[in-house]
Amino acid sequence: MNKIIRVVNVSKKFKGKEGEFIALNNINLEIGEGDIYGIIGMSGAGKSTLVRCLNFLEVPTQGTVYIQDKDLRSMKEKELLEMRKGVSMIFQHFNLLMQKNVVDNICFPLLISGYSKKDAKKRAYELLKIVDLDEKATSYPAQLSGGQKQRVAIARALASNPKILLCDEATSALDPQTTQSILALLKQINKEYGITIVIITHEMDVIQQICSHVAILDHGNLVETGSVTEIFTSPKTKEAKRLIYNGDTRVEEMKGKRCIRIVFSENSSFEPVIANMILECKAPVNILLADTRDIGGRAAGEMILQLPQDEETANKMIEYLKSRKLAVEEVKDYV
Ligand SMILES: Nc1ncnc2c1ncn2[C@@H]1O[C@H](COP(=O)(O)OP(=O)(O)OP(=O)(O)O)[C@@H](O)[C@H]1O
Repeated sequence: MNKIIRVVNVSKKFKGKEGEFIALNNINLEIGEGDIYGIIGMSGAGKSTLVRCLNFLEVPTQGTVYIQDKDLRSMKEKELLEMRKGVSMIFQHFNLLMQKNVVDNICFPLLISGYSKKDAKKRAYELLKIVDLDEKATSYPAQLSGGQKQRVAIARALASNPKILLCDEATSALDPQTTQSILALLKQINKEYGITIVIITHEMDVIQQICSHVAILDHGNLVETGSVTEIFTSPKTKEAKRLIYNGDTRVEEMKGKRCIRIVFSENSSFEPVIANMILECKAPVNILLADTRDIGGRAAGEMILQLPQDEETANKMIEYLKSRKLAVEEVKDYV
């Protein structure tokens, strides 16, 4: 897969009262075109700094970033501005213009980039349809809910037809239900328009729900990267374990003898099911065999899992999988 973003040896130091502070320490990261890539870490880990380095809003102290193989370090200010049209951002607090109504908020970047008033309005209404908010076109931000404000911000971010959408804690100010609807919208945008999405969050749930890949940041260091399934089923570092198993970082040796075969039929993708089960049960499993195929967006195939030794947890996992309408069958003498 083409790598649309490559972060190479990026460090960022800030000068403070108490001397130099290293916010990012030699980060190397590659993001594939069309991915939904999550960057997760505790508060202060350096997530916002990293996402701002991706489009050089924050210029790294060392290293560089390539967007579609173009080195941002070598770009002049004008080229950086042009590049940023292809790399939109949305934020936790939406950053809307409060004195302008919804449609004018979306027209704003279009007018700046040279659209006529008539064309900008036409495009703004198209974008409002995409985010399912056309009936609020003449409302002002103060009259909207948090979720609706984020939809306006997403429409505005899409105005420049970006290749990449950076989301900095975009759902952190929203309630769980609204979070779901915004994540569904981001997934739809990724699928329909092929936009690569980078999601910065401190919530593992968000990663599990929509990301294909994840990077874990801790105190400015990138401690682990991989596919969401890899990281959830076999986190290697204590930082990853802390995020997944809710603080329990003990290294668990898989001693359980119980194995199950699950057959996927109705789920749209198997990754969220396994990741969600691990999040819910706060315990690891071993994937002993996975043979899955994606048929028209639906995963079909089988998987054999070794369950944890603790009987209660193992039963909880089986119940969870059954509640997801998966066929679950115990397999004897597999390990
Ligand atoms: N402009 C700056 N000057 C000095 N220090 C900064 C600056 N920006 C960020 N930092 C420091 O860098 C560290 C990382 O900050 P950053 O905002 O990237 O973390 P974060 O992971 O996004 O945290 P949060 O989830 O709390 O927003 C923090 O300790 C912060 O205080």
